[in-house]
Amino acid sequence: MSALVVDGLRKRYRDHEAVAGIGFTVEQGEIVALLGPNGAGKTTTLEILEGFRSRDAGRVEVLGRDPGDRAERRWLRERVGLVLQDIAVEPHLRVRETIARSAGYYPAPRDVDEVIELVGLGEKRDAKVKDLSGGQKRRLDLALGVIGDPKLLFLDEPTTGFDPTARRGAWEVVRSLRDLGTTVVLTTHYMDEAQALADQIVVLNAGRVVAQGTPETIGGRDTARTRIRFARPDGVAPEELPVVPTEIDETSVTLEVDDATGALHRLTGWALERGTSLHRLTVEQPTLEDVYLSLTGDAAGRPEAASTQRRQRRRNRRAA
Ligand SMILES: Nc1ncnc2c1ncn2[C@@H]1O[C@H](COP(=O)(O)OP(=O)(O)OP(=O)(O)O)[C@@H](O)[C@H]1O
Repeated sequence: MSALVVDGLRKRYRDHEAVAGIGFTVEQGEIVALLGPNGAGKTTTLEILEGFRSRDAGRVEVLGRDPGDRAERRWLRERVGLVLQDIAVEPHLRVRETIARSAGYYPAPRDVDEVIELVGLGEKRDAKVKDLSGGQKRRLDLALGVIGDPKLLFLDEPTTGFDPTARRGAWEVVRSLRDLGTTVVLTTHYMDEAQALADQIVVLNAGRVVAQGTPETIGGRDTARTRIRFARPDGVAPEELPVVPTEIDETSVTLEVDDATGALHRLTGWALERGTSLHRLTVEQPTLEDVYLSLTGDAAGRPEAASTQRRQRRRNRRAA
């Protein structure tokens, strides 16, 4: 059984179709990253999968059950973990107490101290929640998401606001959860996070899936043209080069080629023969970010702005 099945999912808000017939499947123990620019439909999709929002059409199965079916709510709540932005917790409780209290809501929770260690809050176990830093608070959110020993974990922008070291730490936590067999559904605006964590990436744009695949192959990354760059050697005219540049200016030369081996051979052979060095020579496949931007046209993607809107909406929903 797949951990998650989404097929033909649609959701309309009045005259706006936020999710316009999307489908993807996530196998158990996989990490899937949902990517897309602001308004792409990620939150709407997640909220439907989490059972917080109804759908207009399509099939959704979470651990084989329908989150839209009220009768399944309790069963799913016991097996699905949520790490949302700004979970409401009692500020005067201590870290350990908060996690222990949450453990009491689940039939078979994980060991409280083990979870504290897992998220790296060992030194803060006796601190009051109100005294935690922003990043430590998000670690607590993560602890609360995993204390029930979920089979499936939804992680909503888990590292927004983290410093680089804390992000690496959070990635390690997510990887160790996957190694323990937990399926993880992640939203993020950080391409390096998707690259580092995801087994599968689903890119949404305007309510549709525009690409799907592994971080290495998505959007034809593996078969895309290779970009070769080097500093323009002093006094060399474009026509003297043994290759036809895609771009050339006073200081640099860029080529985009299908046959990188051949182009590099001609280039380095030419340079050696002339006794010229190819300074700052780089050979690159398109990055995940290059592919993402070309798929979504989201050159102005603004992670922080997106998160603020999302947090506000999610707060409203929880308050409702
Ligand atoms: N409750 C609502 N009522 C009306 N329109 C909504 C509602 N929630 C979302 N929308 C609209 O649906 C579209 C998809 O929104 P959604 O929140 O799912 O996008 P998102 O991909 O999560 O974006 P972000 O990255 O900004 O959080 C947007 O155009 C949004 O304005």
